[in-house]
Amino acid sequence: MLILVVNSGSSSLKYQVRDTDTREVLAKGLIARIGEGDVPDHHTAMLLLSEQVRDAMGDKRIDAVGHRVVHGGERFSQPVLVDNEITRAIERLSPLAPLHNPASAMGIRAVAEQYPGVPQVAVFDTAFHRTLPERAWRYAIPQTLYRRYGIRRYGFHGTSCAYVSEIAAGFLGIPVDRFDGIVAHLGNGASVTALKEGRSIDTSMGFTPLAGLVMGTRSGDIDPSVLVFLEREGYTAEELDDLLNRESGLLALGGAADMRELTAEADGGNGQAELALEISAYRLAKYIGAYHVAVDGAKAIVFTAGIGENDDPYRARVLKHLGALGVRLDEEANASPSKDTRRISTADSAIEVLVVPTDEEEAIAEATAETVLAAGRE
Ligand SMILES: Nc1ncnc2c1ncn2[C@@H]1O[C@H](COP(=O)(O)OP(=O)(O)O)[C@@H](O)[C@H]1O
Ligand SMILES: CC(=O)OP(=O)(O)O
Ligand SMILES: [Mg+2]
Repeated sequence: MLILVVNSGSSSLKYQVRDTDTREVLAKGLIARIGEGDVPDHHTAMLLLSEQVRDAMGDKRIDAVGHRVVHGGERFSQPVLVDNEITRAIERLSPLAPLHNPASAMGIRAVAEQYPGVPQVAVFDTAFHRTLPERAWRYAIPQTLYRRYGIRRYGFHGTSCAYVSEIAAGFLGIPVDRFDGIVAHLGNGASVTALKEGRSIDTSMGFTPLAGLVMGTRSGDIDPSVLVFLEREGYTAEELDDLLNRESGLLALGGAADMRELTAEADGGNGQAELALEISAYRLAKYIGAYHVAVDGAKAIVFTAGIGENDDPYRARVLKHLGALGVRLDEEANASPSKDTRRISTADSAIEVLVVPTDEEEAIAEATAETVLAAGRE
């Protein structure tokens, strides 16, 4: 099947056309800087996207469209065929993923206009974390808040986590249902997940993708009273949302949200940039220590996504905190420019450390094809 995969981000739209029979990528592209200049909104971005896809594909017909949807709440625990009601449900979850869900809902509507009659499937970042035990997902606040608003930990980056844990298990020569390990997905958004027997049992993101690690522009964990304090100082909900989601993280600490820029600054002697790197690496190392406990002894630590796959000095910076766990980095393997799945720990490391390239688009294309075929059989 020919699947168009759409990954709607807050300010960009990534797409691929994939053939799920041959696993080929037939076209791909990125529409960046939505909200600026020529691309005022996601609707315009989708028009550009469908033009680019038509140019690349000629008269070949797209069989289905798969969307990455970040928040599926408690309702969506697997990929679903989209209809109007489901699009509205995705939209209703927008307050829980303000950088992502509104863009997904717009993307789905625009595709419906551009590709009338072509089935669309939503693949949720939250779905993989449906196995979280209650001790991991429940917050220690009055239960009415969970019942009334669904306030609980959901977890994100699940599609990526499922994909790389499968590959990591294969690399280690074990079935995925025997994989006890930790996956660090480090991209613009970053999270870390504890897997026991291949299932998610704890994860650093929470009710929204704001919790946990220090990210490009998101704060990660902070004392919630800071918000109450700032509200009393006159900050509005909108301002607090912007502050924590768009103006914090590496950007606030070191002056750049992008890891390559930040690293160049730190290498050039910028002390604040250096501190930003250290704060974020230290936070991640602490989570890895905690999740080593959560899974009762991790056999592997997996690095993935833009930073995890490419930034070897950052990986070294994280791992140097984990000596107490017996983790030993193979510096030469870590510095290798290879793009393949590989081991970067020494033979005597107590926990194996792997780098596994993620491919959310491939996973979404596969899930989309399966969902459409299954619906056809019903
Ligand atoms: N070669 C590299 N070295 C260091 N960081 C990199 C490299 N390539 C990408 N990155 C970083 O990866 C991050 C983006 O990761 P990515 O997974 O593409 O994000 P997303 O899909 O969430 O937009 C950016 O901070 C970028 O600087
Ligand atoms: C959930 C999330 O944070 O996604 P991304 O890393 O694509 O921003
Ligand atoms: Mg990403």
